Amino acid sequence: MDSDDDYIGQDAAPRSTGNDAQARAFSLDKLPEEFVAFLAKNEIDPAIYTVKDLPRYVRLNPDPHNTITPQELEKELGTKVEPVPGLEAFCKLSRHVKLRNTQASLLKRHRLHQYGRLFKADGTTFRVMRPSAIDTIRARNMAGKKNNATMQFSQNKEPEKRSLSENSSERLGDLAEVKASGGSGQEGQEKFQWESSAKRQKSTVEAMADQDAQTNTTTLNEAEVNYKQEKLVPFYAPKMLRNDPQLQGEGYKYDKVIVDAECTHDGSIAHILKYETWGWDSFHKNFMAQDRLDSLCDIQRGLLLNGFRLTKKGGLVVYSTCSLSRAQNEDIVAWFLAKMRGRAVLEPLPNYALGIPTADCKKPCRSVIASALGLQSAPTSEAGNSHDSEKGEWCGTSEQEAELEQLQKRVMSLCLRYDPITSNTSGFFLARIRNIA
Ligand SMILES: C[S@@+](CC[C@H](N)C(=O)[O-])C[C@H]1O[C@@H](n2cnc3c(N)ncnc32)[C@H](O)[C@@H]1O
Repeated sequence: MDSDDDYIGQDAAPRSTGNDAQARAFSLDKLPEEFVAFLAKNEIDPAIYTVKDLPRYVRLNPDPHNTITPQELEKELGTKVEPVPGLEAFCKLSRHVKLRNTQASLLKRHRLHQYGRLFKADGTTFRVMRPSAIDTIRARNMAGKKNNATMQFSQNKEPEKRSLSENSSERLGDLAEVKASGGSGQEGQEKFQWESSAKRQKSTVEAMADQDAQTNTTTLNEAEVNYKQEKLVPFYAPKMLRNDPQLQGEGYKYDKVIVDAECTHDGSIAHILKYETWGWDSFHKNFMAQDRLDSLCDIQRGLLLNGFRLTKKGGLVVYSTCSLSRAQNEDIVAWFLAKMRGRAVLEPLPNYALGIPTADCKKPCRSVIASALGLQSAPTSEAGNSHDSEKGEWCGTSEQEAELEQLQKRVMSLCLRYDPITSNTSGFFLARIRNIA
């Protein structure tokens, strides 16, 4: 479900502006010229915005001791609540129903309070360093051994005990200094502080992927965390977090990561309708400004790459956007898979009944895969004819050419698009990637 749909357990407050517009017929004539041009360039049919009366989707708390049944919710809200076939605990109801004061929305606060940890940070670089590693660094720093050549991150009997090279020891010194200056006096605080001291470089994403490709690992040495591009002030973790099993072992690695990426929001009827009310100028400024479009795919690649780095072996990353532009979806996924081949695989999404595989609605994203794999564009056969990189041939080793075919096929068949008309949702894109490194 996209960001305008509700997860009872997180954000059940209705957003009235877009929802109110939902029941009315939407006039395509009102779309601004630049946006129409953007849609045409990205092969998005404006007819998707003519959908009417989309339902609101909610997810009930799956904990059997702390949930509400669809029947109870229906009774409480006084409106029809229907289970969504194939999606356990999901229900649909009218978009006009106010959920804010329901018993169900009270559950969300409970859940968030119990399990939630929120961090405000740049998702392209964000990492939660294992607290015990921070403790070790702090102990070492306090003992004045800043230039130790080796150090074990093995307090929790991790499978991989690591020694730091001299080079990484210098980096460790950096971390200790950053921590010492930025974090002093904050020990024991219940709030986490995670500050960035440098802005993202545009070339960073490529550099990070290339480095992973060279070292053939997505497991960062703890001492390398964030030295590539920025220095972070680590937080002082409260006791609860230090003992959290999730943060032991592989440290900052997670079983599942959702990369719900920043995007142009063009696939989402709920967002588009809001701008019909708020004014298209602000839509243009927020989403269509050229400098934003130029950097957007770079941010998306960075978010996916970092999300993947945060998963453990066997873990899952879901990449989603509420755009239907290929550049922000399949091309990002294809680039990522080509860069991470051998370490990441695209998997089928369960319950894809409402989604449309890319193959059914888009041209193949051949050029982005070919260039990520290092293939060269084949010369055109007829002089003067321009080479169509999406259909044309690419030259490489037979292994590379086979990889191109295979990756393209997977991306086209396993990525799913949910447009408002066919899916009866607000509109989004999904890809499910497993870490097999
Ligand atoms: C599609 S929305 C995610 C919505 C979220 N899943 C939710 O349900 O509220 C994308 C969000 O990413 C944020 N964002 C943009 N660039 C970011 C970055 N570099 N790091 C972290 N968040 C970023 C935007 O401000 C926006 O709130």
